[in-house]
Amino acid sequence: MYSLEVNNHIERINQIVHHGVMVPDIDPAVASSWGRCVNDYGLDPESSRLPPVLTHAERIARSEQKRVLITEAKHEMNILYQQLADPELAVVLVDTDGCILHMVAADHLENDLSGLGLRLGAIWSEEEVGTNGMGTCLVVGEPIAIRQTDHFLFKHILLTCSAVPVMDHTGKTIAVLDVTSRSSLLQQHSLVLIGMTARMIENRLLTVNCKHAHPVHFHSRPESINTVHDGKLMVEEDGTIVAANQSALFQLGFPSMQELRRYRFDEIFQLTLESLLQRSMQSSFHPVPIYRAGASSRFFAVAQLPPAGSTTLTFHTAPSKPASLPAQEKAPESANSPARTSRQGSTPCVELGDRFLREQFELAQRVVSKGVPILLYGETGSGKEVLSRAVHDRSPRRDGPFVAVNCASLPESLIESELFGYRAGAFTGAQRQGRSGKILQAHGGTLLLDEIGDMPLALQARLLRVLDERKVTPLGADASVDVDIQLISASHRNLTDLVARGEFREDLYYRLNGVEIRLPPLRDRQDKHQLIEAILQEEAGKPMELSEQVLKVLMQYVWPGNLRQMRHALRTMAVLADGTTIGLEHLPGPLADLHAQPAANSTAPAGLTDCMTMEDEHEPVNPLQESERITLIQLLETHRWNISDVARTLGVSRNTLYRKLHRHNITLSTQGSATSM
Ligand SMILES: Nc1ncnc2c1ncn2[C@@H]1O[C@H](COP(=O)(O)OP(=O)(O)OP(=O)(O)O)[C@@H](O)[C@H]1O
Repeated sequence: MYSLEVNNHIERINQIVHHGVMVPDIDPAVASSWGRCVNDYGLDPESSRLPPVLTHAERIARSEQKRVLITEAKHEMNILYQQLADPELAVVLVDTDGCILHMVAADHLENDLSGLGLRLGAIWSEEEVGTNGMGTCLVVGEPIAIRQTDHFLFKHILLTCSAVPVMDHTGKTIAVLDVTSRSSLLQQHSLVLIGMTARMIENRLLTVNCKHAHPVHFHSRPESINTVHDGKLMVEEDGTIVAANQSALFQLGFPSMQELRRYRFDEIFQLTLESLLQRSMQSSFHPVPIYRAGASSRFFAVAQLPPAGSTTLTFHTAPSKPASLPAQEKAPESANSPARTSRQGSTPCVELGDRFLREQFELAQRVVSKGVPILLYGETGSGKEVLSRAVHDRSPRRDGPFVAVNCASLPESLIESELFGYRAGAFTGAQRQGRSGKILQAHGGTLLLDEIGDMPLALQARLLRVLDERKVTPLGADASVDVDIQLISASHRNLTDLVARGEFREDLYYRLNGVEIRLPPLRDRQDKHQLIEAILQEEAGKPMELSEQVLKVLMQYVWPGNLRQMRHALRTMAVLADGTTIGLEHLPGPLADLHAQPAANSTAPAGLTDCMTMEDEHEPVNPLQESERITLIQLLETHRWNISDVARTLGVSRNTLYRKLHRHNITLSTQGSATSM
């Protein structure tokens, strides 16, 4: 049976490659790829050879080289994984050599894929492994789907891959984002989401790679600003356009970045960057109309301050120099000073309709004015960074920088240089001019150390020294530098548990814990309805309505990814809905499944992969059961959905734990682990 299938596969390839027969169900791009596999790379469809894998040292060097790409992609890949909500798929990022840089997948799938050689550091170029989503996408430079028997190697025919190139601002492919699945079903909606994710990664890279330029977002429809569809330009203070996304080139009708770069901002639009910045600030960063120079086309645009903060333009627009400005273009008063507005403008305001949260926020504000360190607890995506920024913006240090570092998203080898900085030539691969670390960058302002529980023990000792001595010594430097920071540490894990297990220093724990602030998970917030309305408005950029049934689903859902998950679900719905009403047909992944589940059935639906419970609104919930359910979810979060660890912590067998999860209607399937080099 097996050899019959192999023979059929080889026969199909031969028919096309050697006899030029066109088989109707074969995509011409796949046929060309098979031709390359045979004629150019000399591959054998029956081969069981695994792809080459980088050595440990090569992987470290590659991860340093691709650090920015990996860091920016990770965040979006996690969200995509949650949205696709299928435990049988993996989200994978490869570089232009086809080398796997980062992967998000459930543990069981990761193990299975590793047997096929699909793992970190492996090279999945077309040349090495034949026709496959990642490698073939790199060759054709376009989105591509490779379904099962489209693969060249017979051993890959159970896989289905969809891959989309990630491009830099010049339109050059710098990576491929791929979803590899063991299911033959490839939903159209998945392809749309992968494409959107690739665009989000590109936009993030644009910002971090041009930190000193002003982001300008524009579109012909104001509601499309700050969505994945808007045009984005990075503009220097003198009006030079240093980078643009693909949508910007398309909307302005430039074939390439080289062409666009010949013009200054004011030569393309009928106003200067400075003037657009003032108007944006006056309108609280709502889109303002601007016109294409020499044409009647109208766009809506918003200019922002550079992500790196400093700019002389902001001082030009400060209240001390308004004399030359037209009356309606005067800069806002000092309470709304540009630097402050930019920071607030880029983050959502904290919604304080929840009484518990309001009390916690007030407590944080009181202690921060006295310089007391804050330890902030909250589940992932519950808004720890947003709240920290809000606290900073209302603190005496509000005119200083706010610097956030996520200790969990940095490879262990990079945390030290990222936090403490290094002097020139401190180690191989270091930037020639050295780099000031995040601690020093936060001097005079606030430093948020997110996921502090993930900080390696050796670095905890160094951090403790900095907090005690208020001095930092960059790597490779002899002298230390004075530093003055307000510290906020955040964690979704209980630090006292980590202390008890010897994974976190007790002395550091007491040093960080001046006061403990708790951020409630979204499912427990009283202002869930207000949040849904506010975030939908922000994401859609225009008035949109939710149908009654959709609102009910959103209110019932448990939101394991909290506000982050809610924001992305609302963003997807706003994009998928053509009109102004969002209906059940626009619900993404797990939410659609929640709706599809018949109310009487208490078992989680097949394919429902996020952790969720589905309780009928009208059925009284036993408080004991409810608290057991919440405890289970929190433990799962704490242990990153590792069943063995949770079972061990509770002192029960895995089977007992599975039964409990089943009883509470908690399913595990999409809680994948993420790995990167
Ligand atoms: N009060 C809020 N109103 C609207 N959106 C919010 C609010 N708080 C957080 N968000 C959104 O939720 C997402 C996650 O927020 P944030 O990064 O602050 O969470 P976090 O708890 O720090 O996450 P992590 O645990 O992953 O570090 C962001 O997209 C943010 O825009």
